[in-house]
Amino acid sequence: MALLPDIHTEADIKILVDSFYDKVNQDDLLAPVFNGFAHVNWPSHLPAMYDFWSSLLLGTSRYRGRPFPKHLPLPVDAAHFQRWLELFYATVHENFAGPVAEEAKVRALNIATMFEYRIRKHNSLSIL
Ligand code: HEM
Repeated sequence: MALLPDIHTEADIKILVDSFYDKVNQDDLLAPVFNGFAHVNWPSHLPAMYDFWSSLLLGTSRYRGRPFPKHLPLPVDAAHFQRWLELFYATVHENFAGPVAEEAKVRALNIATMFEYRIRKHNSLSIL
């Protein structure tokens, strides 16, 4: 088996993000949230995600947004975050191997866990 590269360049970030959202767009649970509910504008969302992952993994500080508020109104629960992580991990495993690839999975898990917790807390308070 050929050795997979680690994530080192902007081209690698683009492969990571593009391959991940290809999977998202074919997923029966997540595609309706991105396309049906949020009507995501892919030509602007994908470059935002290149900046986000480039900042986290290559230290470029290009991403200056606040991602959480965009997720709060979404109709998602733990199952959606579980699927998101499964697809993200699969994308990393198919394309990359090494310390930065491992870091990508840890970062994704931490952020997904925090988003899911904050959305669950917000939704449970709002029915009181
Ligand atoms: C259930 C899982 C998730 C769903 C359904 C989801 C969906 C979305 C949607 C609909 C947007 C808005 C796109 C737009 O601007 O129109 C978005 C933006 C974004 N998401 Fe997620 N997301 C999920 C999990 C995550 C996780 C775990 C991360 C980080 C590891 C993340 C990072 C981001 C970032 C950085 C943006 C861009 C915000 C900006 O434009 O500044 N998302 N997501």
